[in-house]
Amino acid sequence: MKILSAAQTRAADAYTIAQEPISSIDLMERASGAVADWLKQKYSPEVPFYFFCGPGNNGGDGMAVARLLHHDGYDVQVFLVETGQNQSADFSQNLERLPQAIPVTNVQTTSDLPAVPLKAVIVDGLFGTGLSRPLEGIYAEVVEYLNQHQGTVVSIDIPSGLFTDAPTPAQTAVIKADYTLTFEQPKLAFLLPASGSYAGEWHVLPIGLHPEFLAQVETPHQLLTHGLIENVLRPRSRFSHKGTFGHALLVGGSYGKMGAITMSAHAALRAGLGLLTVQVPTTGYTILQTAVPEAMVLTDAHEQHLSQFPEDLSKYQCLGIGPGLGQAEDSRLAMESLFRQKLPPLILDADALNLLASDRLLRQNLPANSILTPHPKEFERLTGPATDDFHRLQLLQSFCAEHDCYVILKGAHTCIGTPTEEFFFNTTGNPGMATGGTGDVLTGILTALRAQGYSPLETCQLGVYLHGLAGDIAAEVEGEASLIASDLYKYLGAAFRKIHLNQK
Ligand SMILES: NC(=O)C1=CN([C@@H]2O[C@H](COP(=O)(O)OP(=O)(O)OC[C@H]3O[C@@H](n4cnc5c(N)ncnc54)[C@H](OP(=O)(O)O)[C@@H]3O)[C@@H](O)[C@H]2O)[C@@H](O)CC1
Ligand SMILES: Nc1ncnc2c1ncn2[C@@H]1O[C@H](COP(=O)(O)OP(=O)(O)O)[C@@H](O)[C@H]1O
Ligand SMILES: [K+]
Repeated sequence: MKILSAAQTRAADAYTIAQEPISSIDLMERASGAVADWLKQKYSPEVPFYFFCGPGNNGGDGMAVARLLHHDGYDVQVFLVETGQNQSADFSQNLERLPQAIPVTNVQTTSDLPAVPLKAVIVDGLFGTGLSRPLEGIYAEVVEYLNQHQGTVVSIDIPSGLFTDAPTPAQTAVIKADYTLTFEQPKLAFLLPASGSYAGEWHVLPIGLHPEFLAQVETPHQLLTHGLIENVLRPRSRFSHKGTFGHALLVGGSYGKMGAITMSAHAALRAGLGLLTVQVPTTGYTILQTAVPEAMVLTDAHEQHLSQFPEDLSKYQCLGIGPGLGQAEDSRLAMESLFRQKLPPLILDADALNLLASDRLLRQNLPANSILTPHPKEFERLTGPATDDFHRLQLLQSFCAEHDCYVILKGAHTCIGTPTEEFFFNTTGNPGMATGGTGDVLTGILTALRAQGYSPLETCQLGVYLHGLAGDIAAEVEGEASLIASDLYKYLGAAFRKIHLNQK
């Protein structure tokens, strides 16, 4: 699913109005109808609704929804916040359409604001994608007042005060919504850490924007959806054998950190791999052979950390390096000499990334099409600090382009950066996964998928989505708080099944 900018949303709107054709006011009615339906499904008519509307089309939506709920027997009130100037045409028309029975209050100062009962739902229709500057004056005061409401706040399209596709300056007034009912596509701001929490739980409501426009519009940002993944995952053919599914080599582990590489190994095997070899320092030999009997084990010459790679790498279809590796000087030198050879596809994680960050020669020699899996701190070590989330996306794009590589920037909505300037945001996963070792599991999954012949992009898309889906299934069974990294490979099979099931 494409993620449109505010300008593209306006263009989609205009295209739909011209080509469907449909009048602007009718399109607003359709959008408002979708919001009203969602609210009616969730709340009974006993729940009072307080609508706060601004001067633009977001305010127009607010009034239309209020009218639709009123007609279905809901108790609604409308508060028009400083809407004297700049009223959009559809705002004015919806103001005229408001039935007399709905109380309307003009809010000029905070003394005009009501005491909102706890059980009431506030609907925020102050500003939408037309926000052109941070909120100030009465608008900021109203937002701060509404943010004190202990009950539920539902934003229409986007929390008021939040910019759709640009950084929202810190310390400015933004509605903190419990729910955001957004039209047609999620907004980029919902997917980024600093702004995402304002949207609360967001739901995408289709409003019938013209499919031709959506098919043609070019946008760098996309959502990783179930539909996309179904087309990537390949079935296993009846006459396949272990050679069909690749032989991968995982390298990592150091004294005190053998668990990381052990979990990567388990995950790789659960991700459909044919054969797995793991190379660990000598201290890890018994641990690996005992914990993961399905894997073959090579030992490093060094007892406690990596000091060399196997000479012959030609039999491996993918090489995953990093979980539990440590950052010994020996290991850095081993990586330098590795990067001078002809290599199978690479997945780099954890300390392999830290070594990369500390060594310019390594970065220069990074093989094309490598997949890197940093969390934000590791990413910062690679690129330097970002001033905000949008700047971080620019850094992601330039790093991928410069090194011709794929970077999986991990987080609540993990973002896959590509050398072709496309970004994919993940939709699976949950806060239960914020626990040690979950990244090591991802490395194992990616290594296995790449070894099976998935392209770098397919590997990133499938790996990230499956990892989060396994996390979601694990959270359903175990609960978020109790989720641990090994649950991710325990439920990986269920995640695969969920995708295959939909394919049939
Ligand atoms: N295709 C779709 O998705 C559909 C979208 N629809 C709905 O339309 C919404 C977008 O509507 P919109 O363009 O009228 O913008 P909206 O945010 O209501 O207000 C803009 C007004 O506010 C003003 N203004 C801006 N910033 C300000 C500030 N800080 N402080 C004070 N004023 C400020 C600005 O003035 P100006 O910038 O010109 O000074 C202008 O007058 C969208 O979010 C969705 O709800 C549906 O109805 C139909 C299909
Ligand atoms: N709140 C969250 N929602 C969804 N996924 C999350 C959340 N927090 C963490 N994750 C996922 O968990 C993994 C954590 O990886 P990482 O930080 O490398 O952990 P570790 O180093 O302990 O293995 C990433 O894949 C990340 O996307
Ligand atoms: K809003």
